[in-house]
Amino acid sequence: MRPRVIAAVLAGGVGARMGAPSPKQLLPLEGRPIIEHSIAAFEACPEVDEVVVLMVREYVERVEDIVSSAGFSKVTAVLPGGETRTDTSYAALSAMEGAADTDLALLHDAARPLVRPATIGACVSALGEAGAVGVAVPSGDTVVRVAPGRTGGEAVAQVPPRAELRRMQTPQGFRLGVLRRAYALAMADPGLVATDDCGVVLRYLPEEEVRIVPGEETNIKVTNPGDVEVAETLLRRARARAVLAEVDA
Ligand SMILES: Nc1ccn([C@@H]2O[C@H](COP(=O)(O)OP(=O)(O)OP(=O)(O)O)[C@@H](O)[C@H]2O)c(=O)n1
Ligand SMILES: C[C@](O)(CO)[C@H](O)COP(=O)(O)O
Repeated sequence: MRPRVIAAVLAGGVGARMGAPSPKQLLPLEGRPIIEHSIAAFEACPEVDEVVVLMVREYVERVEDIVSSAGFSKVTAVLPGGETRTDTSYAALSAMEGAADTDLALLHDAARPLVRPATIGACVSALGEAGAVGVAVPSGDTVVRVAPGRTGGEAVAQVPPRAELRRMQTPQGFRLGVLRRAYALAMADPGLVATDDCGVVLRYLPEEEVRIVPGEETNIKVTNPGDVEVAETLLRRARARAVLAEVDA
């Protein structure tokens, strides 16, 4: 029997950089809240069996209403997120406590509403070969490591070869036993600093391969003012291309 695939949509952040009066995942994108677009991608992905949503505590009921109105049948719970993104990921693990170690967990930023079901499916496929996977794209910019400048500010300390660099996105996927072991170690470490979940596995389970799944530039993270407009433009372009493809079919 194939493993169950449980997705967690991580929406526990307040969107400080966006500076909106409510969390950015509730901002409208083509008439629907950003979080609705993100959940819809998992709802539409045949490989996904179940979805849990981790939301800013004060807005849990709001998201429950969004889920109900949208008719998302795979969503089994909308729960409070945590203080940090890592805390929210850990809360997602708690929401999956009834699942087997051999089941699969997909963790996705609610702030990435343009993820395609095909990318989600590619993560599930890749978990047939590796215990951890992460969607990533090459960098079109040269990325540098910086250090304090001699007279203040910052200075370039290292220019890693761009061919060896990728920009991580989400979903990030894991065999549940791998994620559970990594987080058991991570949550016991007072020095835990992580901005994603693949990094937690890499740091605490160095023997585990973290496989890259090629992503798409359109899978942007809505972070700063202006990003919603960018997402709107990308969404309109994708819809126009889909219409043309149907006409040509
Ligand atoms: N405590 C947190 C912090 C972040 N996230 C989620 O992680 C994703 C990526 O985080 P980010 O873009 O940084 O969102 P925010 O933390 O809300 O943004 P900011 O840093 O500007 O406050 C988002 O979907 C966000 O809701 C989360 O679930 N729990
Ligand atoms: C997980 C992530 O989207 C990978 O690029 C990113 O690290 C999230 O960072 P944020 O500061 O929590 O948005």
